[in-house]
Amino acid sequence: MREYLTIGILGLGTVGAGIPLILEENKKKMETILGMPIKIKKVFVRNIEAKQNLAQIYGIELTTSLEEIVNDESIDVVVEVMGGTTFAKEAIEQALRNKKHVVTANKDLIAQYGEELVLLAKENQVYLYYEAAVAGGIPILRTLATSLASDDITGLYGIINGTTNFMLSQMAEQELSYEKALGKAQKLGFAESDPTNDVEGIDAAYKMIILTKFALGMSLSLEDISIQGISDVTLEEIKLADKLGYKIKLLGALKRDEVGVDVEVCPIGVSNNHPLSTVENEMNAIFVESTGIGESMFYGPGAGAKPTATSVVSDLVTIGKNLKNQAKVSQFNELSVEKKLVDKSQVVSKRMLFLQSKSEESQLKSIQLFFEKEGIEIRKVTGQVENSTTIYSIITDEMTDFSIKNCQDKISEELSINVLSHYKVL
Ligand SMILES: NC(=O)C1=CN([C@@H]2O[C@H](COP(=O)(O)OP(=O)(O)OC[C@H]3O[C@@H](n4cnc5c(N)ncnc54)[C@H](OP(=O)(O)O)[C@@H]3O)[C@@H](O)[C@H]2O)C=CC1
Ligand SMILES: N[C@@H](CC=O)C(=O)O
Ligand code: NA
Repeated sequence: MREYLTIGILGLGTVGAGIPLILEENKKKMETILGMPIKIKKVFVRNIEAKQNLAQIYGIELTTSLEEIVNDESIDVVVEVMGGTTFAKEAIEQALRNKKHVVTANKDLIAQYGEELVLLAKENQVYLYYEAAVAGGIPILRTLATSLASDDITGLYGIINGTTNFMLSQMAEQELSYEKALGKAQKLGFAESDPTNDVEGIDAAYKMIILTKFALGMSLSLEDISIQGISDVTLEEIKLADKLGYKIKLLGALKRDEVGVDVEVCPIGVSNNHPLSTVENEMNAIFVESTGIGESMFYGPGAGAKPTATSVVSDLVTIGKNLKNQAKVSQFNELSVEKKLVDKSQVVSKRMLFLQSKSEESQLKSIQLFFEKEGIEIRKVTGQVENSTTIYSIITDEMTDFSIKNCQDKISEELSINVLSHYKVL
């Protein structure tokens, strides 16, 4: 019988600092489940001085030597919460080769190198878990791998980046500028150390790669996903969408049919009647369409120290339980299916368009006639006069990317009306 589940932590930033806190707060419960405490042996940091205060609060020992953790025979599990894909990858590989189980929150790494790391974990008969990597505190990966294993997933739509959802909420509710909203998200610990990946949709795309693997078993790479971030979304558009009864959200969208799968990340108009429209600030949600359950949604905080550390520790408890029960080592996700992508030019979506005519006189009739002639149904339209121009906001039926581009050119030629911008609609 083991006395402890002994862990070594790499990194003591937002998530790293949350781990001793969760271990302390929920100590009794986890000891009951595991029959042993979880003990932090050492934490690897770059600068001991800078982390001394934290170390004192939790009574943890710090080191600047990676080897002191990955080569320590008494350490069962290495927890990687540094981020990045170079040093973190090397550290995880060393730990796996030394037959240590690994828990990480690093989606960049798992999305890009997950296949080879899982292979290495298998070769060394150890666990590699990463629940915190997708949607912070929501136990979505475990749910897909276990509870939804009996279901056939046909669609998955996720608000899976806390930073951008927080920014869009703050822009809409508080009328904060894009820069102020980003600064606030960074201060609260939601953003990556370099927030480019958050705002440009890359972070959400990494998470979609992992979600697609768990939902369908297909291994995608970034090149398979069309990606657009939120840096072009304006407060004006958010307000116009609101008047139509829509919110603009950065979504990861997976659609599957008999031919294959299409995955994209982009700002999408979500109707106020859809449950995803209620997800605000750093909250995340994953809306799943499947043939068995039908529709289900998994909701919770997608970023922040405590929720993310709770997911990290849930992986530790799972590993500890398996070790206690002397279970045969299996990997987090066992589903693997050949990749089949649909032709993106054939994918259709409803659209939200914002048009501007240089006249105060209503051109609603000619706009309606135009779309009728193109064979596209208009589902909703509003017009408002602004500084001697009229802005029209329109929701259309499903269109391909080609047909929206075509309409954009024609409407400008035939009606002298500018298409200011357009978004897909869920
Ligand atoms: N923040 C969040 O809400 C979430 C984060 N994640 C993921 O968790 C991981 C950690 O994120 P987060 O805690 O926010 O990041 P932080 O930047 O807050 O913390 C990272 C820590 O790791 C340390 N570190 C980085 N590189 C090295 C290195 N080469 N050697 C030693 N120490 C190093 C940093 O040290 P120093 O202080 O010296 O810079 C810092 O203390 C990332 O993979 C992130 O994507 C996942 C879900 C949610
Ligand atoms: N930067 C990420 C952190 C969690 O993965 C986010 O904002 O969602
Ligand atoms: Na999660």
